[in-house]
Amino acid sequence: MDRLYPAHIEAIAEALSNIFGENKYADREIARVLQADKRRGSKDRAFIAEHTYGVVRNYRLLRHVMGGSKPKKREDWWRLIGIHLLSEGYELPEWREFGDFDEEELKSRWDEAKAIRALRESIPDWLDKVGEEQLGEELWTSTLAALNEQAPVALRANTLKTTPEELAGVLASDGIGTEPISANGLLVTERKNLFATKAFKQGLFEVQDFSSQQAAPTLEVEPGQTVIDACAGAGGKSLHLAALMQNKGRLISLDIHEWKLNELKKRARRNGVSNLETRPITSTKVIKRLSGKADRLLLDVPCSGLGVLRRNPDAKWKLSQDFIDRVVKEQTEIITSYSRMVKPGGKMVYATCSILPQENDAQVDAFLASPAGEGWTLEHKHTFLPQVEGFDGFFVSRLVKE
Ligand SMILES: C[S@@+](CC[C@H](N)C(=O)[O-])C[C@H]1O[C@@H](n2cnc3c(N)ncnc32)[C@H](O)[C@@H]1O
Repeated sequence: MDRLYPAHIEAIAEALSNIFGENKYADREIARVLQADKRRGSKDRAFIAEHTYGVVRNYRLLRHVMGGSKPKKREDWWRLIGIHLLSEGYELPEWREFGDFDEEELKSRWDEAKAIRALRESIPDWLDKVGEEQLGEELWTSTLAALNEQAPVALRANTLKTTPEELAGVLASDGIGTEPISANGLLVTERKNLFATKAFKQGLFEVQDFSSQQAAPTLEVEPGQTVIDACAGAGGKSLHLAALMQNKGRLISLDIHEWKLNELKKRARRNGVSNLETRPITSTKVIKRLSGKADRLLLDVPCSGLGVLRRNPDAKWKLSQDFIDRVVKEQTEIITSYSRMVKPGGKMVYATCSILPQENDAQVDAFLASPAGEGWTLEHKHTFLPQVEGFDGFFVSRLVKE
């Protein structure tokens, strides 16, 4: 067990108070808190990040054990962190800020919570209900438990510049242990700041989850084709597509947010990608002009993100039914209107980082049954589940146009 330092608890309390009080994103808030004191070593940084995420992940459960009320003051956050650390097996030093814990009482509240899934797995009731309705009790219970575990870190070797074997050797010389998990994927077995490595700066790899690494290969691209990544964002999958295309042909990356595409341009330079152009979707004309042009189309659509709760546990507290309804509508609109960019004989991958059938199989089925889906057939679909493959929840499907 690591030794506890008051400055670390203070940093975690500050991050939590901003995540829950000011509605800040956990990843950005943790990065900000870590940046604020550059003297911290990698172990200290890892401790702060791990336990901030730990409390976010178990927020409802910890609150229940603490007695139910919403933490407001600094001392409330200290107590909540204290309960979290106790649950992780730490012995708490006798610091005034933690206050006194009645361990008997805490234990009886833990036991009470264990029997109620929404409390045990720390999830809002409405979301627990949605999950059970969509996946059925058994599958939802096991998926939810797996989504509460810590996410593994996976890398994708950039085959435009290196091989996975060569990359593993370079990282090993930097003290970073890896093991192969797929053709070009490596699992990081020892956590370090990967972004500070020379290998990263040289574009030898991207940090990308194993499940997300399955989207680009599912599209079956070939060098020389015209490929469109229509919801490219900052381009995790565009970079992978470019590597599979061996930089040959045309890769057009679209998104409604130009700032994300600007980030993609930077990443593309680092990755040595030379066949990519970006186009912000400023009006429906952008899509119309590309009608019938694509051999391959990737639709990595906006979604609830329920498959990546391990990585973004704060999404549990920020999501709403309203938001899910809105993204489902957007997904329908995207698959309906963007599919026309594919030429006859071309293929399309529809993917999400959600595990809800409503955003996945049901969207594909509805598309196939709609006028826009005429002439399309489903070739392949798979839902990756954290308790099965061990990585993010993710859905991929491939459709072909006659
Ligand atoms: C799941 S993210 C994409 C992640 C990205 N493909 C990657 O691998 O890093 C979905 C993206 O869709 C974009 N988006 C939202 N609505 C859109 C629309 N109507 N047309 C195109 N892109 C859209 C969002 O800005 C977001 O970047």
